[in-house]
Amino acid sequence: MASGEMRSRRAPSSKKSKPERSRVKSRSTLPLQSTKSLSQGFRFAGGSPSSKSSSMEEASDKNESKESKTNVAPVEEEDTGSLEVNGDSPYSSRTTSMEERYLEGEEDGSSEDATSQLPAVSPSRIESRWSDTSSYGAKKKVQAWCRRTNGDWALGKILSTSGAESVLSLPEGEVLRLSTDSLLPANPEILDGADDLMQLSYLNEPSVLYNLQYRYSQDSIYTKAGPVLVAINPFKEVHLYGNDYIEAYRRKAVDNPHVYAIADTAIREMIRDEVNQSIIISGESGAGKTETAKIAMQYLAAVGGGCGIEYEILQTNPILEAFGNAKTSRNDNSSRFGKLIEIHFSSIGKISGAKIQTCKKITLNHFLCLHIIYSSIIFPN
Ligand SMILES: Nc1ncnc2c1ncn2[C@@H]1O[C@H](COP(=O)(O)OP(=O)(O)OP(=O)(O)O)[C@@H](O)[C@H]1O
Repeated sequence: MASGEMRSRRAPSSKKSKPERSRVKSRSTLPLQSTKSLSQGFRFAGGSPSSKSSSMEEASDKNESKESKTNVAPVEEEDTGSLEVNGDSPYSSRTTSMEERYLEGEEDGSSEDATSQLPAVSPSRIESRWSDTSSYGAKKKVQAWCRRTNGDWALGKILSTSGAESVLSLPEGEVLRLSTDSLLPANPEILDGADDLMQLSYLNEPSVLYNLQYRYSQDSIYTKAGPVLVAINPFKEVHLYGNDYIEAYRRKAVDNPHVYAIADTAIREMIRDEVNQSIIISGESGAGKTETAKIAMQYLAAVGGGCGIEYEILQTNPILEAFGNAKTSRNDNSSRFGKLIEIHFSSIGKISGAKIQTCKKITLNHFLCLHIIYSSIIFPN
């Protein structure tokens, strides 16, 4: 599993002199153990029967939700407008401005229609899930993480604590006597699979890794960490993309963490505040930066397209990859250069052009920037 992260933030605008909003604070730079060192299913084997069944209930709930996601009813022709992104062409003859379309979605109640077709978790379920913290106080010290000698994290039950020492029982039946200080608290099971890491009571390394792995095992590859989106490369096809999803995020009918949601926020804020936006995608080689940028561009093209230029922009990817990609030990299709992509929008929210700058790739960990540039000039469509 490789992970990357992306965040959307305002870019300095040369066109407007509005004060810039406070920037997203950078995440903690605490060293994270590679997820590769986490044994598969390390938590599942360790949970009590009751915890297992509750996790499985959660999982089956989520699977139900996922199944219904794939059953999203096709959006009606007139609504999709320029949202055709599959079959190579996001072309559309519809020229309604994005602002108008956003307003349509918000005002004509069609967003409610979309909601009814989608797997969105009902608020009552969310509330009941997160409000049931009654056993939290009792449970919070029952389980704890300890680091094994090989560096893996293991979840165990605290059998007893006396002074500076605790006795921990591990899933395999092993019983360890450890310094209490070396143990890290585990989150209550009710928080398993939280879609925002900010919701975790304990934000320690094993808890974050566990939550990401828990979600990943259910093909939920995106997780929020406040304003940052953490993406785990699935290295397989996941059914999270396409016109139905684009439409759902455009109408705000779903709020699950997704690249589309990041792109949507960027484009909305660009129009609302008339300020450029930047989406910064970072991660190690093979983490999925290029694919993530393409997914974000797909969304921008679908929402801001209509005059055909977005199709040309999307088609630059294979050409650039043909010239600039190579197989490496980490990635079969590794970009051998860094990229700074600018997508220019007209003041009515239509894509009017793009600029892609390449630069030397210096380190294995690098950034990919997607700038969303607002223009006050109305380009002819
Ligand atoms: N969302 C995704 N769904 C399915 N597969 C993905 C996804 N993201 C990435 N991948 C897979 O991972 C591979 C590597 O992704 P990508 O080329 O985007 O990584 P990168 O971070 O840009 O790497 P590099 O820095 O070496 O260019 C892709 O070729 C693809 O097979």
